[in-house]
Amino acid sequence: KYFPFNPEDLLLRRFVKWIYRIYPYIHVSFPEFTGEHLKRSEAYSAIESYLMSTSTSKARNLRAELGKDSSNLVFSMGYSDEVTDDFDGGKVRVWWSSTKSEPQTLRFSFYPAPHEHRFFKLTFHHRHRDTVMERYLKHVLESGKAALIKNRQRRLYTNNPNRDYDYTMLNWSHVMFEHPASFDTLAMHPEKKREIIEDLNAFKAGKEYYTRIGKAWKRGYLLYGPPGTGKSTMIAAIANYMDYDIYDLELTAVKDNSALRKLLIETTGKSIIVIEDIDCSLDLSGNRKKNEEKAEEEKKKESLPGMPKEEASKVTLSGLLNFIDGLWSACGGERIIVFTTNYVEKLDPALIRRGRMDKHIELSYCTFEGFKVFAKSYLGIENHTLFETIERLLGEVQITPADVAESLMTKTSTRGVEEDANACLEDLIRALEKEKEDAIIRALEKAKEDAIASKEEVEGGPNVEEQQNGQICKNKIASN
Ligand SMILES: Nc1ncnc2c1ncn2[C@@H]1O[C@H](COP(=O)(O)OP(=O)(O)OP(=O)(O)O)[C@@H](O)[C@H]1O
Ligand SMILES: [Mg+2]
Repeated sequence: KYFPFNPEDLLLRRFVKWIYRIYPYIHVSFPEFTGEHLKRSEAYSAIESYLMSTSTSKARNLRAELGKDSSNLVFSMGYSDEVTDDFDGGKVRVWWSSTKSEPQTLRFSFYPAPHEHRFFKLTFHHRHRDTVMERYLKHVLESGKAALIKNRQRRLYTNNPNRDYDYTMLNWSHVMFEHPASFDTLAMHPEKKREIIEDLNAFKAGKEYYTRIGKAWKRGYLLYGPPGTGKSTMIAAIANYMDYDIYDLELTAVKDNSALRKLLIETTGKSIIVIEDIDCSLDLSGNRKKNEEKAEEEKKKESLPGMPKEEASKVTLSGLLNFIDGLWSACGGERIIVFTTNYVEKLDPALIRRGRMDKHIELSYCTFEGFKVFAKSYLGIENHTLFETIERLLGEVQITPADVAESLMTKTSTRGVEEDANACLEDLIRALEKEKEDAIIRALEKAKEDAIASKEEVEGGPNVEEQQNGQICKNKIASN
């Protein structure tokens, strides 16, 4: 109380000064994972890309990876290497090294180590402490992030179904995403297309807006329509337009809700999370009777000797809803969540209410507007004498864009461009006329079936429609 300063402080300061005189360097380490290995640290990624762009001329131990468009190699600093970096016109010199610590498990094991702790270490003279902490690191993170966005090769991720046997412990595996789809070649009404593009633009520029209104920066799309109408193609087009990664989430391979949450946390910002055929992935109908029937079926299956017990996915509707708008979904930001389904009417209303799925986009059978997009991109024509016939036929029959695209693909390479166009258009007209005939036959058969079904219903027979839907789901899961 009587001293103007604390004697202990003085001693401490003296001690620190003395230490600095002997060893004047400060170390800062940046681990790859933060928060108990939940998420790759953004700082780590930014430093990695910063060092990639500045250090490769100095480092001697390099790692090589394929860069954007798989056309060039990108080099980065290898492990246990050290590079120097000068800042402030050469006044400040720092040293970066990349190291990984050995895991603390048995060292002699057959399998690769479960967790490697990788980190970057920054070393600098204590004299530059303020400059480094305040300006240099900011510069590194900013230019690193910019380089990251510029150089990034987009990825398509899928969740690993047999994670239990994968000793790298990765939940997502990825391939380079190189789908050529774009909005220009997407057959759709131009008005509708414009609306979607505007929505995407608003989302992309909306960071401040979302912060201001206190909502997580994400948007949900529901794409629905019959098979072959371009749902998956549109997802690829969105990814290309936004320059986002895609996470293709296979719900049937997710063990339970907590596994689902873990997968979500690992997704990065600027990405699209896709759940295809949501009606087939989960029994979301919430129909109790159906569940009871299923349980009984399963019991029967179990009692068969020698049959392997199939482990069913335990992801529930409430788990999925938490996934979409729970607290965790806000980690990372700038995400689009896309669901696709062939049967929008079968989905639980809770799943698709506005706010959760912000935009419902119907992809339907090919219209004349859609056909014109195909004609332009496939055949390079905007007008033709046969267009009138095609317009009339498209108004009469339901044909998917996938079928139209198939007819318009040139099959031989020996004809001239004009002959090609003629042949393709004639091909399409034939396909449309055949579809018209088939539709009539189908309608007749349906009427016949309906008559039988209504007769059976009176007598308490099976529900034909329910059986059919179930079969389509089963086929889809089998073909996946
Ligand atoms: N609207 C469209 N514009 C351009 N091409 C399309 C369109 N719809 C379908 N195609 C073509 O048809 C093929 C199948 O389309 P896609 O896989 O996108 O259908 P889908 O709606 O996802 O079907 P499913 O419900 O069976 O998954 C694609 O190769 C694509 O080239
Ligand atoms: Mg699809």
